[in-house]
Amino acid sequence: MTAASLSFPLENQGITTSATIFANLGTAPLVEHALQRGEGQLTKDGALLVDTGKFTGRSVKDKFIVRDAATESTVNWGKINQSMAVEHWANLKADFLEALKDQDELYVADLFGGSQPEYRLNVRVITQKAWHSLFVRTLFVRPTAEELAAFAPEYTIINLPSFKANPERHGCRSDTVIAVNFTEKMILIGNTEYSGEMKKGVFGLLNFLLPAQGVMPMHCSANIGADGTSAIFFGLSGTGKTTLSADASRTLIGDDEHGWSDTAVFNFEGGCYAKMINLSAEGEPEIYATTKMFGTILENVAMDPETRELDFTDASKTENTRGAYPIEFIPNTSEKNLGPPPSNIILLTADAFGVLPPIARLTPEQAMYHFLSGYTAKVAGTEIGVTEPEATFSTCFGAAFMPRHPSVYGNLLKERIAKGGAQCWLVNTGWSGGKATQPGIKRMPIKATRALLNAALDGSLNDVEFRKDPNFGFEVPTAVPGVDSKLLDARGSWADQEEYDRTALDLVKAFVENFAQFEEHVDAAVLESAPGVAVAA
Ligand SMILES: Nc1ncnc2c1ncn2[C@@H]1O[C@H](COP(=O)(O)OP(=O)(O)OP(=O)(O)O)[C@@H](O)[C@H]1O
Ligand SMILES: O=C([O-])CC(=O)C(=O)O
Ligand SMILES: [Mn+2]
Repeated sequence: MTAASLSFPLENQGITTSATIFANLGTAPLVEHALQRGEGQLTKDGALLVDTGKFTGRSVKDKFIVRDAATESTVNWGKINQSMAVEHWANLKADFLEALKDQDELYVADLFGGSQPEYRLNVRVITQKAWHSLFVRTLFVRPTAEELAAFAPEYTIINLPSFKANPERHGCRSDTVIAVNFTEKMILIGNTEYSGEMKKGVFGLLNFLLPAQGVMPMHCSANIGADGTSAIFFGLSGTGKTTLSADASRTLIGDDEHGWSDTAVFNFEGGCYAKMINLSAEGEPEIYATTKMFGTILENVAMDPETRELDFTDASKTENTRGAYPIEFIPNTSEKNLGPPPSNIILLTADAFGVLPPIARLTPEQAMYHFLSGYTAKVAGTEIGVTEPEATFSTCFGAAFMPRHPSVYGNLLKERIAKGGAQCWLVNTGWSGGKATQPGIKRMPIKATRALLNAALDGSLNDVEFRKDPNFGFEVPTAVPGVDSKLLDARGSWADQEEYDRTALDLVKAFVENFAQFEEHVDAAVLESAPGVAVAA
């Protein structure tokens, strides 16, 4: 195929190149190209296995947003949203365009960011690698043939792993760069093969743009119960959004990025991106099944070169082994990629302190407090440099993807909870019985988490007895059918309960210290529901 087969030629975008253009190839040809080009191998069951090279996670410190009239006063500048000067961007773009000129082959994929026509972006992704084109086809929303024939790109991503950035000339930090320009509607990615940069790049665009359209963009998974009500699961990387939203008894809307409009919760994506480390058929049967399907991409998973058998326990390359598959590879998915506004809102946290109970019922004010706090542990791998669970606060459970001030997203949540009366829960999928770093301390069993979630979502949890947590003030069930009661008592699960009390106090202090930045942005009722305060009152 040549450039002519694009409905909107590259030249119309000011891109000239002598490369052969492979435009909007489907899954089978892209897998063939990836194999022929030596980008990956087939597993014994026909999934495509790739090695992402040096970068096996997102490179947060190398990400920049161009600071100009569109972003100057709208982006929450700081350590996460780092600025790039317009002049540096101009150099970077010129060098990317120059690098495109003499490529041998390029892949172009025209896709949607967002599943609903009124809220989606037309995104063109230009890549050096065939598997990157397959990745974005898998994760983003695939246009119909008709939509493709009329497709005009609005946003463009150029991903060149061979590009080496120059900090002085490009205003970046290293030879790796991820630069977002909202005015020019372009994302440039250089010197990293980790595909999550493209996925989370589009998420960042939607997070910036959708609040103005009255949509709350969310780093959450979503599914629908047999009773037709939706649940959403907020959580930072590794807390269980993908794992827990794939549930045979519920219809999956999506595993990572959603919008909440006046009428619906809808998926931004057309695929899922699951953590593969220690994946088992017992714990996660639906996700496990996708690893045996043609069309799935597996990143950095270990494989026996002879038998082509996978070893999900092998973390020698990275803890952040991943699988990308189209959402329809999960048996029970929403046809329209949406559900009603949620009746239950779950805040997932992987508590590395081992202090939080496995589930707690929250008031709307407590939910706001915990949403803005975004407490969790960063698990090893998804971000470069994180090698063991590390306590962190990531506002809105996704600070790295939120260009605007957290209060923008917080206020959208507040309005929605007030209007719809959703019940909020805090679920700890992290460690219990001690700190994550202590020997022998394990994560909450997935089975127990699922049982507690199911009880919360089917309403039966509301019929059990609750106690008030002395440190956090939220309500914790004392006994739930099918769940070991010892697990429900976080303090009781520690061998040394005074050490629990000291650790809990440390965690409360960390919450209070972190929340100081939000004090002027929230109502008194939210401040009154802060840990420590709720108890003293
Ligand atoms: N109690 C638990 N609940 C959920 N997941 C658990 C639990 N215990 C261990 N895990 C493991 O934690 C990981 C959760 O990863 P998952 O892919 O669901 O995270 P995520 O929130 O979707 O992250 P990301 O935003 O990076 O995609 C899985 O590897 C899962 O097996
Ligand atoms: O983007 C990634 O690398 C994986 C992911 O979903 C996250 O970090 O939340
Ligand atoms: Mn996920």
